Amino acid sequence: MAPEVPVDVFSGTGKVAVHNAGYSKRAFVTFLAGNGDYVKGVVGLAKGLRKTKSIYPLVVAILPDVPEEHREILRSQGCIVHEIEPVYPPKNQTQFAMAYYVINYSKLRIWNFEEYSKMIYLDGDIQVFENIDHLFDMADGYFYAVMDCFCEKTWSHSRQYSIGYCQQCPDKVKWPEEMGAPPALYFNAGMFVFEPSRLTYETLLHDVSVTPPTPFAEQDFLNMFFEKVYKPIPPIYNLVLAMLWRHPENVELDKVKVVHYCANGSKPWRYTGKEANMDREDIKMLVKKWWDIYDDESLDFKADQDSATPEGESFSRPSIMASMPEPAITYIHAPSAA
Ligand SMILES: O=c1ccn([C@@H]2O[C@H](COP(=O)(O)OP(=O)(O)O[C@H]3O[C@H](CO)[C@H](O)[C@H](O)[C@H]3O)[C@@H](O)[C@H]2O)c(=O)[nH]1
Ligand SMILES: O[C@H]1[C@H](O)[C@@H](O)[C@H](O)[C@@H](O)[C@H]1O
Repeated sequence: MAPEVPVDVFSGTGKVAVHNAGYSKRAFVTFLAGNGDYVKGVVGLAKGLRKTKSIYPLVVAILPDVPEEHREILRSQGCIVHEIEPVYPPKNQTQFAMAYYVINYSKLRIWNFEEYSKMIYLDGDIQVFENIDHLFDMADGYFYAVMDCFCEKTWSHSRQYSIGYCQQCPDKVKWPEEMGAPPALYFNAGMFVFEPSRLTYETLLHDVSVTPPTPFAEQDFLNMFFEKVYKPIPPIYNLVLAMLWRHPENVELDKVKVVHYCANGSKPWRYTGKEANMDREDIKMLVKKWWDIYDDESLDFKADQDSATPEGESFSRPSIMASMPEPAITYIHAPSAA
C-alpha cells in the first residue's frame, strides 16, 4: 500500500512521480443525468480542466435519459461520453435530502471503468480553478475526499445536527459521551480519488442492493463502504460553499483549487443571488469566476491544439476517445433527475 516514492502531493514539493507515467490510465470522471441544465456544469468543468492545463481527459458517466444533443455538446468539448445504466437502491420510505438524489446511486458504475487505474470523480456542479493532477500521485489503496460540514438544514435529519455538532469544529460542541462513540469522519461525495476495480464494483453493487437508502443516498453509502480506507484531504480540493459562512476560519479562499457549487441557489448557471446566503461578495465572485471560464471561447476544445500529446504518448486520448462509438448496452429508463 505504501507509495514507491515519497510524494508530498499537497505542497507540490518533494519527489513527485512523473505525471505522464501511465497517462492513458488516469482520467477525471463526472456524472450526468437527465435532460436539464447540468450539462452546462459539465461543459464548464471540461473547460476549467483545460484552463488548468490538466493532461488527463474528462470522462462523463452518462445515463440513458441524457439527450443526444447534450452528448454531442460534450463530445465537441473533448469529453469521453461513457454510457451507464442506472442503479437503484432497494425500495423503502426514505426521504432523500433532495428527491433527485436517488439517481446518484448510479455513480457506483464508475468503479467498473477498469480501463483506468486511477480516477478523480468531480460532480458536474464543481469547477477546478487550479491544476490538481498531482492528486493522481497519492498512494493507491485509499479513498481520498474532503470532509463535509453538517451545519446546513439538509442535515436536520442527523444526530450531528440535532446537537449542533460538526466535524469541522469538533471542539465547539463536543460529542457527548452518553451518545456513544463519535461518528466516523464523513466526506462529501462530490469529489473523490479512487481506483476502479471489478471486485470493488461487484461488492458495491451487491451491498447497495441490500442496504436501505438514507437521506444522502450514495454519499451515505460510500461513507459506510469506504470508512476504513477513507483519508481526508484539505478542503481546498472541494470547497463546499456552506464552509464560507459556517466555518470561515477553516477556509483560505485564495488557496482554494476546487469549488463545489452545492448550496441551494448556488449553481452558477441558475444563480440569482436571492436564495439564503447567496447575496454575498465571495459567492458572487465565485459565480463570476465560473462564468468567465464557461464563456471563454478560447477554452473550447480544438482537436488540433488540444491533441498536443504529453511526452511518451503517441496519441491524444481525448480526441481519439471522444470520436469512439459508445459501448452498446441495454438499459432500463431512469426517472428524470432534472
Ligand atoms: O438533474 C441532475 C441532477 C444531478 N446530476 C449530477 O449529479 C450530481 C450531484 O447532484 P447535485 O450536484 O445537485 O447535488 P449536491 O451537490 O447537493 O450533492 C451532494 O450529495 C449528493 C447525494 O446524492 C451526491 O453525493 C453529490 O455528489 C454531493 O455533492 C451533479 O453535480 C451532477 O453531476 C445531473 O447530472 N442531473
Ligand atoms: O453532505 C451535504 C450534501 O452533499 C449536500 O448536497 C450539500 O449541499 C451540503 O452542503 C453537504 O453538507
